[in-house]
Amino acid sequence: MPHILAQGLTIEFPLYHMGARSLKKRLLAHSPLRLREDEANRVVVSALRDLSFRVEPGERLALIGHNGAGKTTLLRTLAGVYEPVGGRLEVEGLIGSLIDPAAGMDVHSTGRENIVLRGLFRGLSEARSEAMADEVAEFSGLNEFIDVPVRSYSAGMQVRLSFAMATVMEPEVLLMDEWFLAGDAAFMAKAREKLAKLVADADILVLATHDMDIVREWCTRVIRLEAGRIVADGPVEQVLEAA
Ligand SMILES: Nc1ncnc2c1ncn2[C@@H]1O[C@H](COP(=O)(O)OP(=O)(O)OP(=O)(O)O)[C@@H](O)[C@H]1O
Repeated sequence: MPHILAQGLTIEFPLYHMGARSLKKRLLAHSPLRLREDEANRVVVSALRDLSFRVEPGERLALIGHNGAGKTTLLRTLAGVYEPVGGRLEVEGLIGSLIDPAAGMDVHSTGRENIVLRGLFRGLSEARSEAMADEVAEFSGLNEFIDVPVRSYSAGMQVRLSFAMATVMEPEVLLMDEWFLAGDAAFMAKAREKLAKLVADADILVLATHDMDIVREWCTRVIRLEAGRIVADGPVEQVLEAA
């Protein structure tokens, strides 16, 4: 059964080029909650601190909080991009990630090759995977660019390709950063129906956003993060009204 379980989840990033002793001391004194010195005398940023939560099938979870609160870090950790330094994380189910445009793609391969690889990975036949690539080329508006290496795509083209690939993958756990909903108005107008289906078909949605209208439209539950900690977790109206 698809689910997410986090227990005491902690993520830290070491800050390099922090040689000057006085700068280090000043930084540590200034942000005692967010920065600490580790065993190797490096300054580390505590991006996520001791998060515990469980997400069940059917839940549509919004991650909200100010800039730097930890929303994107949590999404990336759920996607397997970052390894926790502490605690436990279980993500069960086929993950679809709309976080970083080219994440999970081989940028030296063409859009078509990336799609076919994904299809094969999902257990589809080569013929079906090829057919999917044609569908994506058409729907995404990439057309002949589908046969060009992804590294030469513009940011907008990468978004189109990742979105189209996600719809093809039919993920059980859909991880999404809000700017996927915002950018490229012409494309999103066309993609909205597909996006609604993608969300409806996924067992779990985790969406990081600053936009409370989007939260109300797409989500059933909210986790509010503040400086890397969970400060509220509950049904949408309950958490938003408490703010
Ligand atoms: N690769 C990294 N190296 C060092 N620090 C990082 C890295 N990624 C994130 N951080 C730090 O972790 C904290 C959380 O950042 P994150 O990007 O997750 O916040 P956010 O809530 O998504 O912010 P925003 O709303 O601005 O996108 C910040 O203090 C940030 O500086």
